[in-house]
Amino acid sequence: MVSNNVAHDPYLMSPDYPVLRNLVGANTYEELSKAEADLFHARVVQLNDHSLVAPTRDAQELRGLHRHLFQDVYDWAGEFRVIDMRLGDGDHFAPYISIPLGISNLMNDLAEQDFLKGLQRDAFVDRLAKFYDLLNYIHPFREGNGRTQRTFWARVAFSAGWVLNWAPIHGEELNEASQAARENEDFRPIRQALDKCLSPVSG
Ligand SMILES: Nc1ncnc2c1ncn2[C@@H]1O[C@H](COP(=O)(O)OP(=O)(O)OP(=O)(O)O)[C@@H](O)[C@H]1O
Repeated sequence: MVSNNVAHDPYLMSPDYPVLRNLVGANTYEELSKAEADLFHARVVQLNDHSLVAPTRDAQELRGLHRHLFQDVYDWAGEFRVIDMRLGDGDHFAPYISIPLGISNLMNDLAEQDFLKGLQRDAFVDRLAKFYDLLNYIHPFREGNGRTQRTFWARVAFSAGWVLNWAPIHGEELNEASQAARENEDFRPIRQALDKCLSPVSG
């Protein structure tokens, strides 16, 4: 969960009460984080059945994953955000108006790169790091972007012959790696993080 530093955020309970409106009756950030985490874990396991959300490798798949993962928590699950977002005093993520085109371009690139199939480990990690950063920049949802894109890339990786198990990475490490890629175009931390998570399907 990252904070959003914009003047008016209609996803919040009120401007003076910065907790996301939710379906679980949570009134504090802590209550919401806990409920969100518990419900996410229950839902993500179900996605082991890949047919629950078809692997169409487009906006529909991404939205379907988000909808599935966060359906118990947010009534807008599966919907792209309709506000701009920024982190603290830092950079903006992509303007919300550009999200559909951004996703479409990303998915076209992914298809042109044959969904990252047939690559050696270093090349796979290298390309995945770039895609991770790009999707992070697009940041299509108001909340749950990290978990949705980690789920998505695990599916892409599996189809390309890799198990991408995010467990060895803790949240802060990934946030710092994402920040280094975004702010300094330093992809080493994100590559290192991805490398820790990757093993061949048959291995
Ligand atoms: N300072 C930062 N600069 C750039 N990207 C960041 C920064 N901090 C976090 N991120 C990225 O944003 C993601 C979090 O976005 P969001 O809060 O929407 O997702 P989440 O699924 O709720 O949280 P998390 O990924 O922590 O589980 C992180 O996974 C990371 O990739």
